[in-house]
Amino acid sequence: MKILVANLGSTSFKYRLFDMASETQLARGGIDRIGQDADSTCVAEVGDHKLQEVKRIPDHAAAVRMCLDQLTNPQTGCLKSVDEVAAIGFKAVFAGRLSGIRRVDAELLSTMEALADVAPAHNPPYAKAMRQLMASFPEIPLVAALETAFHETIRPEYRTYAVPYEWTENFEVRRWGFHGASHRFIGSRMAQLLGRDDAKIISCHLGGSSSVCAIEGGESRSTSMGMTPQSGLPQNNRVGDFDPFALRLLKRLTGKDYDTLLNDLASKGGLQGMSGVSPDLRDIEQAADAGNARADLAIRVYAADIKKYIGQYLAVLNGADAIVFTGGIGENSTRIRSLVCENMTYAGIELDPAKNVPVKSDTNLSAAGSKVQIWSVPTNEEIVVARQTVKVVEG
Ligand SMILES: Nc1ncnc2c1ncn2[C@@H]1O[C@H](COP(=O)(O)OP(=O)(O)O)[C@@H](O)[C@H]1O
Ligand SMILES: CC(=O)OP(=O)(O)O
Ligand SMILES: [Mg+2]
Repeated sequence: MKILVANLGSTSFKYRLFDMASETQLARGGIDRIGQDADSTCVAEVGDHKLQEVKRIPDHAAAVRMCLDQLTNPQTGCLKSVDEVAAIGFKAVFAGRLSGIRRVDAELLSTMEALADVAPAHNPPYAKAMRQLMASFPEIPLVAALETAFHETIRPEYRTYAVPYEWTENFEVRRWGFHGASHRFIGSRMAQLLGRDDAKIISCHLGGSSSVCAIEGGESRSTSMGMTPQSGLPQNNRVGDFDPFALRLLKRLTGKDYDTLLNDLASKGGLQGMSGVSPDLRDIEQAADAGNARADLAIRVYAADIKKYIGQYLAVLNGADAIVFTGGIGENSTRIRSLVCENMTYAGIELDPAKNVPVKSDTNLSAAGSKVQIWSVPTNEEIVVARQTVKVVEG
């Protein structure tokens, strides 16, 4: 059974094609800088064969079409036709109470669309891409694995907001948590790497969107994103944690209405807003190196917030066996890893600077005496979604 998994990140589109009989990865690919004022690099890798095209990709629906074109291109020889794909699994983000894994149907699509203004960077591209694929390939089942599902194990004291209780009871206002596929993958991968199932892990998924998760025995105990993926750490261009009462002041001072201010927080905030350079950490690091003070500040705020969540989760878990960096930033930015782990020896956390280099595979980066291990582990959100997709397709 061939399963294509579509991972529509806030700035990127990644996919993997698996043969699930043997869990073999047949192809993988990615498109970066989607919807930015720049060309995207579209890469498809099939075995040793690599296809690369550079072009403007305006949205995620165009990205999924590009992926299917590349996989059916005779040059890659990967698929003779799209019909070979048994199902497409989506790492879908937010559908409130419709959490879990489910077939994409009218109810799910309308729920995701109704929550589009609550998850503006994520729900619209997923719903649009799903609708377009349903129309273009009606015979391929589409499955959604909601990012919130992994966090169902979070206890009430770690998921309830101190808001009027009827909001919690009637309106699903609570910490839902996101990046479930990635944190689930890191929990199980670390259990293998450490050789134990009861490990306490602090998983830092740092990418276009970022979140930290406290994991114990493979289950989520607490996570930094809350009601929506705009909360927790600063995101690429979205705000992260913020005090809602500042909006009253901003409304008075800017003359903007609440909707406009919320849209600003969801598209002009985060790393982009602080740095004034770009939503992409690579650009911000380059600007900071060239002496841009706001870029440097954005990097420091981001690292400080990650550090604060790690502190919280050491308390929640009563210590940790390992801190894991994953996601585009976590796997690649040696600077962020170093700033986050700086001055943490009190908590038994010590990075070895000599090991903190760009790595492409699971790597222990801790200094010899570090009580808590520090790892860089490439995430594989797609295999988690592929397994879940098979379960739904097989009923
Ligand atoms: N070498 C690098 N150094 C620093 N940051 C990087 C590097 N490579 C990728 N990144 C960051 O990773 C981010 C994308 O992360 P990723 O997890 O792929 O994103 P998404 O949330 O869209 O799935 C980019 O915005 C970029 O800031
Ligand atoms: C919340 C979420 O899944 O984010 P992203 O896909 O942008 O990493
Ligand atoms: Mg992502």
